Amino acid sequence: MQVTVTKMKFNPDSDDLRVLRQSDMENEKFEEYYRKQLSIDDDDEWLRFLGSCREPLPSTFRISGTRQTAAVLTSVMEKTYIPHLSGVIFEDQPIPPPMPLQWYPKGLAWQLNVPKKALRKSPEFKKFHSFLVFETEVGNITRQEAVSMLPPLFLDVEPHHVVLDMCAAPGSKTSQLLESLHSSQSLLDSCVPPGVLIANDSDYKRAQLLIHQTARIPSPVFVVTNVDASIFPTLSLPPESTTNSSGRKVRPAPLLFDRILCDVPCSGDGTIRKNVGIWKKWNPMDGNGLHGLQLRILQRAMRMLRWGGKIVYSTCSLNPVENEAVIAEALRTVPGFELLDVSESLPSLIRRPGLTKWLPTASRDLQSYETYEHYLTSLPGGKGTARLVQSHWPPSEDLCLERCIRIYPHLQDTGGFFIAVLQHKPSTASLDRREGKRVAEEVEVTDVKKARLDGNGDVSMTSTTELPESKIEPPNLTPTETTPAVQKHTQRQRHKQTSAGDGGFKEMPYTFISPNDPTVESCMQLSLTSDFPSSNLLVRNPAGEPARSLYLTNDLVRAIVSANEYKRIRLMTAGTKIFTRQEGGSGRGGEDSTEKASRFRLLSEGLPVVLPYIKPESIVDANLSELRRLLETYYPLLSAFGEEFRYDIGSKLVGSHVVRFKAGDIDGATLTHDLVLPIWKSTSSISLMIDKKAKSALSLRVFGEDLTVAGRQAAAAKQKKSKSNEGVVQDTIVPEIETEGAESGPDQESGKEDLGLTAGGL
Ligand SMILES: C[S@@+](CC[C@H](N)C(=O)[O-])C[C@H]1O[C@@H](n2cnc3c(N)ncnc32)[C@H](O)[C@@H]1O
Repeated sequence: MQVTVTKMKFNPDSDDLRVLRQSDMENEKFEEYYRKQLSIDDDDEWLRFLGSCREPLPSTFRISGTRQTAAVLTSVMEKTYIPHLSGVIFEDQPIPPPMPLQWYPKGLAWQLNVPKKALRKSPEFKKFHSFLVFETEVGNITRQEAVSMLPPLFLDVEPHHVVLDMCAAPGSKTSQLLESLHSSQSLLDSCVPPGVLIANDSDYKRAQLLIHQTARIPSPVFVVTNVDASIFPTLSLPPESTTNSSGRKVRPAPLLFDRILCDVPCSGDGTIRKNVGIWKKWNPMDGNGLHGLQLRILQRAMRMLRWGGKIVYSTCSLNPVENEAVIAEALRTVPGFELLDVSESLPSLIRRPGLTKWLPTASRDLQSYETYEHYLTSLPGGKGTARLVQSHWPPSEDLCLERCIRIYPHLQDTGGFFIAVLQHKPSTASLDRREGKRVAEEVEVTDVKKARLDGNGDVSMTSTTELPESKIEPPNLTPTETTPAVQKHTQRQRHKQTSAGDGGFKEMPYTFISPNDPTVESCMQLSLTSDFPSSNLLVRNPAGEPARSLYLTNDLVRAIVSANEYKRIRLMTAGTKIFTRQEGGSGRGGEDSTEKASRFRLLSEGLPVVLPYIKPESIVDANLSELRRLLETYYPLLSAFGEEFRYDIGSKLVGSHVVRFKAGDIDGATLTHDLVLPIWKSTSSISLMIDKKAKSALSLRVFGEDLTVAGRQAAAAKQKKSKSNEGVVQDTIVPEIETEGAESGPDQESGKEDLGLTAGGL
């Protein structure tokens, strides 16, 4: 039997040049179903669509928008790598250089269509590969599918927004949202935006993954919860006082959101280029069962949005039942919303309009019915056995569904994707009591500047309404359910969540510590200015003591954490860790009498947040030679440094300090902008307190080689290995970096400590 084979080109998630059978990438039902649904009438275009679905996906990555290095890295891509990687021939094949994604703002996203083998073995691409690996490690570059970058762009998040990401794990879009919240950040401004991002996922393990993934963007405004998004609890803000002027009880104000992302669970057939297994497994009923959950999640989001706010609903499914059908039913059931016309946004993005007609299928054999009524009459067991609901079918009214966005693989060499942008219409008509209340709350709740610090540093929000308690309805707690079955499901889920919230939630409590606590005072040793928000420091342990780490939040996160029982909202994290207790000795110099007063040290990931509050005169200046010495040795002696630096640092107490390495050139090494990093000073030595990988990345970028102890050890080990394997081609070009700790001294945080290498650049 003759077998047709297709040589696949580079696929980032599997081995390159895989040989797949053509028959592995065929599915008659997929073709028949989508030929009917997608309104791709032109035969040529249909063949291009199918052809693209069989092509592997190019690799894409994003340069992080908030980091000061974004401009530097973009320029390195444009001025160094593009010219260097143009015209490369590998194994007789021309290899294209990286290309910017045309539609992504500021040229910050790139596409790479290079076989993995060429990336690792062609001399030209090897260095580029190292660059990508290291910059990814330190969080300056994020690998992300091109279409997955779209929803946050359409959500248009600004630093003052109150944002909810309902189904957030593993967190690639969450990272983008966080970057937008921090977008106005410059080192002159405070690095603490007034808004908040609550990222949620109902899967506990995935929520943990989300926390891990977003650790590269340390943010005091970041909160993670672990609840079913379809019954996301109403969050409260603390009332200014619990009674009003007439002595009646005042209920806390609900938190309404400015922006909500619903990147809902879906059948995922738009990822068929990456997940080739879909060709075999796909069946037309896949999307039908998800429609209800998708709808409930979107409806819940709509009920938590403030007037004028925006929701982006997205899936990586091509199926209209999971897309336009959900949007239509949500618009029909939750009044006051419209689909936004976003045809002018991202003009270079090639897209197709949303579908207005489709035909749901009621069986694996593609049995379909023109209307819901036809379907019901076809059921031998009667209405009660129906598995589809009315909302699987297109709506009878015009809801402008063509304003939705469909992205097909053949349009610009991406995955398939669906996006809809909904807006809560600013309305003058809704003057009923509840809406009046919403407006009152909205004006006060989202104006974070109104959060006041009282004498004790407690946050209070002027956001209460003085209605008799019996008249105040909770803000739309009950979603509009479509069927009794859906209602039952919702009740079951709520019950499950409540019981789990009481019993099975193992996270530590959150306790804000007093700004007068001696620990906070010891942290102020860094010469923090008096406007440092020390009342927003929290700890996480059963005793509520500053035992190990201090996390910083902003006023709004503090208000949310204070007003909501953490188990009820299954709060997994809030704010960012900025100080940690310095365990162990103080380096070669040993214990010092002053050390007890300075036991907490600044974490590198906390530096961007704390830097604006550090008095400039207390930052120690250093040059590239000093940086080199700190990278080459774990705990260089003070005597090894230049006189000026030695004098400056020598006059400081033992403990945590901040050093600014001045931009410049020394012996062929270049630092393009000032760089600010935390150090630990012992009596006779100092140490750079950044993660080992961050050290390697920094060394590679500034000195063109990995000068660190770990890097040198890894290079030596590699050389030894390649000698013993002479003749065998080495595959790994990035050195495995071994754990530090050969010498005694201040403990470096585990791999978790970041990496915010350049975030401290001035
Ligand atoms: C499409 S993925 C989200 C991808 C994510 N937004 C990103 O960009 O990395 C859908 C997520 O929804 C979560 N999920 C499934 N059902 C959920 C529910 N009822 N409530 C909240 N999250 C849910 C899944 O655990 C999964 O992580």
